[in-house]
Amino acid sequence: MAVVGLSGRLARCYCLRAVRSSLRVPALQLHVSKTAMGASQKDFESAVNQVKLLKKDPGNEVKLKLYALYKQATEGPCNTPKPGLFDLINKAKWDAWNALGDLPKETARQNYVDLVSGLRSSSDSSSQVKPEADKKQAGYETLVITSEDHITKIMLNRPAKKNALNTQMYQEIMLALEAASKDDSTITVFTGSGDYYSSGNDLTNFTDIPPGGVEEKAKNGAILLRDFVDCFIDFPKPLVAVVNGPAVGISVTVLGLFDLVYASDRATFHTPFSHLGQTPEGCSSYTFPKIMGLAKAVEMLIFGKKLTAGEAYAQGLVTEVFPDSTFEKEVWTRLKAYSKLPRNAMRISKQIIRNHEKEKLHAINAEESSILQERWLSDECVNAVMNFLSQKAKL
Ligand SMILES: CCCCCC/C=C/C(=O)SCCNC(=O)CCNC(=O)[C@H](O)C(C)(C)COP(=O)(O)OP(=O)(O)OC[C@H]1O[C@@H](n2cnc3c(N)ncnc32)[C@H](O)[C@@H]1OP(=O)(O)O
Repeated sequence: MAVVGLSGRLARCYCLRAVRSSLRVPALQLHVSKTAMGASQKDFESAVNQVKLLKKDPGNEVKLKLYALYKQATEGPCNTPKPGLFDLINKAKWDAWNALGDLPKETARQNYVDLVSGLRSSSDSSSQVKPEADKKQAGYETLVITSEDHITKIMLNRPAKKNALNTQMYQEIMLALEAASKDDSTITVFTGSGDYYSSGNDLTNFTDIPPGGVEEKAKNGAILLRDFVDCFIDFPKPLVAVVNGPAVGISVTVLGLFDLVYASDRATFHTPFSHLGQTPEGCSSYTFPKIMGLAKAVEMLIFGKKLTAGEAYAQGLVTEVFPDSTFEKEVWTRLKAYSKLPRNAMRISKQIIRNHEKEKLHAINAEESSILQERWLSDECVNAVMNFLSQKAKL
């Protein structure tokens, strides 16, 4: 049962970080093998049970190591077929297990016991007041994630690129949302670092063409887009956008799936899809007309009208606008107060408000993604992207 619980939890943790970390499993193996050999089956079973009682989530990296050692200890070397490229979770698990090679079952059992024992002592000795550095979750390269006051903050962190979303950032956001949905926070907040909230899809995403050519690129992009937006549709807790500056493209459209959108008066909202030979995504073809009415949605989504924060508030896309000088202070004071509200009541209220639309949103997301897959191959889109990239190349 314990094993089912662990692998179940792991299976729910998307594992970009784990994919990387799984490559480091042999290092851990060497480290823990230094201790005396010979954990009994009873020690092992007890360690399996202790994992369930850990006060602190050990993180994906450690969970993946535990998974690999458990499998090695109970089944021996990995000899199951390697999961497909897009089956991120199972591939990460397979990689971690496979990396243990021919490690004997007994050694794996001992290493598992040692690892759990280390986790228990670090969990027991962790002080109540966390130093600042500890609040930041490790393992993300394009995001800074902190958890404090029952709030998980996901900060887009490519300020030099105006927080454009590259493939890695899409994947890390999915991981972060998955983790935030399970952590002990009551609300989850997105914001941007630097002067932009986000400049939308990183247009250099279009330049990295796989061996299967542009068709494969477009197909992979549509899968990624669909998975990414699905994570927002399904996110179970109140989701808040703290829009610190201009927002473009997909960073604007998914706001229709957020529960609160607070904006600095410096923020602008811009979806230049037609200019890029593209079409709406993030369910905006449905949410925007619903939020602001057809006429205003058309102006944004077809004609690319850029809204000020005040206009976006008037259209109902933004919950409230704050002066930039007091934005952070006012917003975080408000959010800290909200985060103390009962977790379950907020979660269930969100469910009641959102659930009856979920199926529809998933269908719309699928349709928008598939239309974009075609659009990305069009001359209109290719020329627009080339135009942006060549202008930047001249600078
Ligand atoms: C899985 C795929 C899903 C795709 C879903 C479909 C999504 C659609 C969209 O999001 S459409 C919107 C796409 N975004 C844009 O069209 C914005 C493009 N950028 C700009 O227009 C400008 O950069 C700006 C207005 C955001 C900012 O202008 P400015 O203040 O003059 O700064 P710079 O242009 O010098 O930018 C600084 C630096 O950042 C790079 N950069 C900015 N935005 C992007 C971007 N979207 N993609 C890639 N790179 C971007 C820019 O090139 C500069 O880099 P450099 O310093 O030259 O290395």
